[in-house]
Amino acid sequence: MSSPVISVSRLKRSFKSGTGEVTVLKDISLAVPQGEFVAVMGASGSGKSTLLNILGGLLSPDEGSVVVDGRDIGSMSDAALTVYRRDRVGFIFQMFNLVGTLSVEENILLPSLAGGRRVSAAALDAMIEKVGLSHRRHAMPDTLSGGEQQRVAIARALISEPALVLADEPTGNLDSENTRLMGDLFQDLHRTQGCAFVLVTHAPDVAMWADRVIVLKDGRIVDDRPTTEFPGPVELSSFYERTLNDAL
Ligand SMILES: Nc1ncnc2c1ncn2[C@@H]1O[C@H](COP(=O)(O)OP(=O)(O)OP(=O)(O)O)[C@@H](O)[C@H]1O
Repeated sequence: MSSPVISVSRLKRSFKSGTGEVTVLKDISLAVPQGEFVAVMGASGSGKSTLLNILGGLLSPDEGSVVVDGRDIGSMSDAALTVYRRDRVGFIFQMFNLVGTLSVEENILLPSLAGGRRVSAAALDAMIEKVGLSHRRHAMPDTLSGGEQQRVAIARALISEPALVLADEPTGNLDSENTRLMGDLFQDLHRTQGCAFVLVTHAPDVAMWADRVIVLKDGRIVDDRPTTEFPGPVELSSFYERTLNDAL
């Protein structure tokens, strides 16, 4: 097996809360091989976004090692982290986070315009076609539907061929039809690009897109298993509810 894209060991992270401190991630160890698609589930406040932010180099851990793409990101300088985020990680957020003053095409090219890997005209055309926006490539974000905006965000995250794609509730603002279209697109891009995908979601039907589902509770991984164990989202949903109730 190829070496893991993500290798996290004994990760801890706390935040100040009032006069005290709350430990959000308590002891997280996790390996994600190249090409694997992992869904992270857990109740609100269980630490999912905190984990994703640490993997993406947006937040530093208090303890533990975080090796992504062969590099220990916990010990990188701010400058090295900026380059890591730009070149090796693709981020997809619930709120799409497009730049309102840039067109579809310019938003997709943003990492490249910010000094990242050069993107050829052919690669840009292919990506725009893949996400179904050829007819909207010069449109501004505020003229796009939510589903279209999220497709721009996906194209932007993947155009640089990152080692790792991190998606935080990417379907949170989409209706069921756009969520289904997004699932087809995610799985297709994941297959063709072969990067590691980590997706945070509350929705069992979205978690079923993944190869593997991890459940976080109170800052710990309380379950981790392949989604092939579930015939469908209904079974995944009841497993998830049981896991949260059973976990200490
Ligand atoms: N910068 C911060 N400062 C203080 N507390 C924080 C900070 N970021 C997160 N927290 C706290 O850490 C806990 C975990 O937050 P996190 O956003 O990781 O949870 P989550 O599982 O992603 O939740 P949700 O599903 O609601 O998005 C929450 O109690 C939150 O209030």
